[in-house]
Amino acid sequence: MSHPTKITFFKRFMTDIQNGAKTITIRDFSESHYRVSSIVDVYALEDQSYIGKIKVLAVKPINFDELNEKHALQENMTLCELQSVIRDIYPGIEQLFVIEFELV
Ligand SMILES: CC(=O)Nc1cc[nH]c(=O)n1
Repeated sequence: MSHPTKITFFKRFMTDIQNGAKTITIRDFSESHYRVSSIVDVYALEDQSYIGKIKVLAVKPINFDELNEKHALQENMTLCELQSVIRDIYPGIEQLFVIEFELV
């Protein structure tokens, strides 16, 4: 399987990505196939505007109920906010993946 070279984020997350406050994204299986060390183009989901590039540092499986304060900090959210955001985006999905990244 080829590895994706594009990722989309909601516009509401862009400031945190661009200022380095958000350093992970939590995705479902369908969006988990990023290769570690790859450079990925970032677009806004709503209008596909180009935002910049990130480097994928790690991709690790996680269950929803394993999300913790460290993940919340890496998302620049409270744990309660993070759980709510993930439940909204991926309702009923327990198997998730933490994609760690840095801006390049
Ligand atoms: C577009 C989209 O799904 N964006 C997401 C999903 C989960 N986490 C995140 O940071 N961004």
